[in-house]
Amino acid sequence: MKLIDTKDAVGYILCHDITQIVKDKVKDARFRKGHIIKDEDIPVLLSLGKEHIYVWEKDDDNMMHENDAAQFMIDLTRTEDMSFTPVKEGKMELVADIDGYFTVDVDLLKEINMQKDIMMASIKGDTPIKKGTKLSGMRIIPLVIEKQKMEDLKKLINGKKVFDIKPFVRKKAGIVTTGSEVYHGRIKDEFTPVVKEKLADFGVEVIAHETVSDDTQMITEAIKKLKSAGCDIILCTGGMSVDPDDLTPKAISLTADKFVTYGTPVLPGAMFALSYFDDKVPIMGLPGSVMYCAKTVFDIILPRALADIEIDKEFIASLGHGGLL
Ligand SMILES: Nc1nc2c(c(=O)[nH]1)N[C@H]1C(S)=C(S)[C@@H](COP(=O)(O)OP(=O)(O)OC[C@H]3O[C@@H](n4cnc5c(N)ncnc54)[C@H](O)[C@@H]3O)O[C@H]1N2
Ligand code: MOO
Repeated sequence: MKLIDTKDAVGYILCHDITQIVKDKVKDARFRKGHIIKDEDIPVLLSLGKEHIYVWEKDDDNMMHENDAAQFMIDLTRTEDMSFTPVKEGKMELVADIDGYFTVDVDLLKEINMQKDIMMASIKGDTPIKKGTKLSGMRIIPLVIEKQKMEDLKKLINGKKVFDIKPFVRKKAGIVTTGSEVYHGRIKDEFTPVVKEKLADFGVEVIAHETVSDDTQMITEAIKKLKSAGCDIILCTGGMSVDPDDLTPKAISLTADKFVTYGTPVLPGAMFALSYFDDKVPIMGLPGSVMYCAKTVFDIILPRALADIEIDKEFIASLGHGGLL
């Protein structure tokens, strides 16, 4: 690569895209890498503010061009569930090929971005995404980079997954509606439709539903019945707080094999409960706020559970940062 005066550039080959920006109208490559510069290009290049330009020389064996470097980075970070956009101005992006739960190795991504002349940006991890979602964009900062630096990056990543998408595998839900007021028909069940709608967003069907009173044994038996019916996620509503009739958290922990939490550092949703059966089927207790607030702890926990990523107390505790929704 060498730097020459634009006026002397006719016949030379451009070695990077040249971007034109016209406010509110255009932002695109006016000339592409590899373009052979013609007479009529000279005034255009000058009007883009390019009095000097880089053109190719054949002396760059130990250097990698920004476009090749972007492809190199894509190859290091892409999984089989992701595709990538064509390179443009030295940048490439990863796109999701499936619906799922997107995760980021945050420490590794930070290490990558500590490397000189390399950048990689992603959307926030631990989030549900749809097929077609843009996940990450990456490029090198200069026009060319030492090949050795890219090899060092490969060593740093070392086959680990910087980004991943876990498909939603749990598909059959069961709901236990608790509350004497619903059980005795004093009020209409308004909670189940809300939960069903949230599940439907992830392609989950409610295959069994039990309505019981505020009675520990009834709740316990209903949970067991749903489990036997083949539900791979069980959701209990009602009776999650501090009244004497609020027995759902106790019933959940009595029925489950592994208790994870009663209480989360998320508002709305403080009174949420989670336990697991030995075969990893989760049982959740959904507090009243899930029925009346658009976004609660349930929207954070549900996609992770459906993707079958284990939720432990440490993950729950981490939700406090950003947990005031
Ligand atoms: N002194 C305190 N009061 C409250 C606390 C607390 O810690 N101390 N917690 C608050 C929080 S947080 C929530 S959330 C709510 C109640 O949550 P619960 O999950 O215990 O809900 P319930 O007591 O069973 O019912 C509350 C309310 O919602 C109606 N409900 C319940 N299920 C249904 C249903 N399936 N369909 C229609 N309506 C339903 C129920 O009839 C009650 O009106 O408590 C705060 N208070
Ligand atoms: O448990 Mo309540 O607002 O935290 O839903």
